[in-house]
Amino acid sequence: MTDAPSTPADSTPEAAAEAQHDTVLVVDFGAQYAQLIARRVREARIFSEIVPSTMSAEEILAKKPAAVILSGGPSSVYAPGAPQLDSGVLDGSVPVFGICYGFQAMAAALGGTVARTGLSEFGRTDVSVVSGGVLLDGVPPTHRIWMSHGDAVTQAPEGFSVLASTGGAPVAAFEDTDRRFAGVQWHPEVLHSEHGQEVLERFLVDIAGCRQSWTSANIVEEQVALIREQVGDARVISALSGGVDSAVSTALVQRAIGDQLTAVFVDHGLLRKGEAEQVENDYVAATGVDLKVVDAAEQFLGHLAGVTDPEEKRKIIGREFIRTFEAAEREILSTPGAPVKWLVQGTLYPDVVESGGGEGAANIKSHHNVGGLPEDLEFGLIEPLRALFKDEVREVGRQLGIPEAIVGRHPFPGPGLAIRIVGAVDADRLRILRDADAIVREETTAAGLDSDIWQFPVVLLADVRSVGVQGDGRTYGHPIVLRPVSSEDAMTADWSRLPYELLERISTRITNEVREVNRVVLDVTSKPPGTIEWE
Ligand SMILES: Nc1ncnc2c1ncn2[C@@H]1O[C@H](COP(=O)(O)OP(=O)(O)OP(=O)(O)O)[C@@H](O)[C@H]1O
Ligand SMILES: O=c1[nH]c(=O)c2[nH+]cn([C@@H]3O[C@H](COP(=O)(O)O)[C@@H](O)[C@H]3O)c2[nH]1
Ligand SMILES: NC(=O)CC[C@H](N)C(=O)O
Ligand SMILES: [Mg+2]
Repeated sequence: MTDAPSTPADSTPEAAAEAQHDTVLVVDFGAQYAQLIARRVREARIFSEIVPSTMSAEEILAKKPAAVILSGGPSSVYAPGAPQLDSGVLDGSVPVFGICYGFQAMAAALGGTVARTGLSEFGRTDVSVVSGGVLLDGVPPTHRIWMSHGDAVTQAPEGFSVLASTGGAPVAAFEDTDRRFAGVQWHPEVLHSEHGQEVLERFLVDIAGCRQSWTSANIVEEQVALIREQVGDARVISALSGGVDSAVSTALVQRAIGDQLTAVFVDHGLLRKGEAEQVENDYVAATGVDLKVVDAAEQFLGHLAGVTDPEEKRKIIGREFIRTFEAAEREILSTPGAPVKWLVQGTLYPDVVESGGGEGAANIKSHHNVGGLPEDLEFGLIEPLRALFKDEVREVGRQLGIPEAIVGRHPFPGPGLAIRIVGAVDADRLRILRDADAIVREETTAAGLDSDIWQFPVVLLADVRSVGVQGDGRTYGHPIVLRPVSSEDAMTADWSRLPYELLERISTRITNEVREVNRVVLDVTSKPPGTIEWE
């Protein structure tokens, strides 16, 4: 085994994108919607990244952004300890757009006034356009927008024209096109704000002059070139799960280096029914990739025995994944003279941000492929999708010619059924959950609803029992939780309103066909406050 090759900081997917495209930095003041702002910018075909509000102006400007967007946030700009905007960002060298808190922070920093007016607005609000300017040119004189504020800009800074107002915000939008500054009190990034995307693009394109060059076609080209350069003639293994992300990352690397690549699929015993077969047949048929399947069920279940803490489960699984790849390298792949140096993973931007690996974000869950990785990693990592959101990954997959049946699949977490069994994981419990999950998938597909549902976790509450009655006898069984959700990118989600007939069929079949289960319940929690998975 050779030492892990290191990835120079300037050849990460983020750095490559920053170098070749205009980049918009979203400064996060603790917003619920920083992710959403970043996605909307990408929808305008401009690369975007989220940075924490603690980043200095010097660091921000060093990244040479084409524009900066200041996000919303829970604080009041005038309160002691509120996150501050480093006023160097407003030196005029870069266009700046403020949203909600960011709008207020900008107003305060440039000499305007911000105060608690007593007229807070939460939710749908009508905005009146006073004078369109560049930012609001052509949007209807009154339209619906989505607000969430208690403070308001009461006086715009000098040099700005006031463009709009609402009942609770006398200055609801402003711009200074000479300095390329603008902002709005509302949230143009949320779908409930009419003309939101239009307003964002007016700023990005008409005021800031950003180039709209970020498309899935050039992501493919750039990544292929980058991977070729990074890898040289080394051998590479790719962690293939059957899911969308690794299907796409594997196909990208395959396009770059062809038969230097071997895909490794780990059957860790935590998969759903039929999953291993699907990878072995469908994916290989679609791509012709060289595939090794490793049966590691005993190893994973051994290490998981008795473990109930979700974070501990995730860390164990992350570690065992890597151990398995190392063993695969030693036993199967190494050919003299060309040891395996690189491991490809289908890591996405939300995985990085949610694991606290983004700058300044809270650690919600250690995704096994980010926060769950062991420190003594022997491989260099290739993560060509690290800067992308799920919908962008699907687009890249289509560019690469991966069939819709794979690109359109529901996501399935790498730690698999282990994080859908609340309680310790063992073979018996896995069988119960696998059977229930198979019924759910069969019925959902039969109802033709796969594409209406973003993801449909099925959860076994293994440590919970309740009393039931079946065949005139008492039962003391486990509940199964159904967790169908709609989402755009897994960052926020809502529970899916499934037809009662489908829920009824699922419930009847599970309680009849899976002996240990005597209750089926539906999770009706959005994210936030719940997460999609239970652990
Ligand atoms: N059973 C597995 N064998 C090999 N690698 C895996 C396995 N499960 C997960 N991985 C690796 O971990 C990464 C993260 O898993 P994750 O579930 O987020 O992505 P995915 O399975 O590729 O896509 P999806 O989100 O659509 O399920 C995968 O991209 C893959 O590289
Ligand atoms: O590969 C993965 N490794 C993980 O450790 C992991 N944890 C959650 N998920 C998936 O991420 C999305 C968001 O999940 P949560 O709302 O539960 O955080 C959902 O799509 C989850 O299925 C994971 N995927
Ligand atoms: N959503 C926000 O950014 C709110 C900003 C500020 N906390 C207010 O209440 O006005
Ligand atoms: Mg997966």
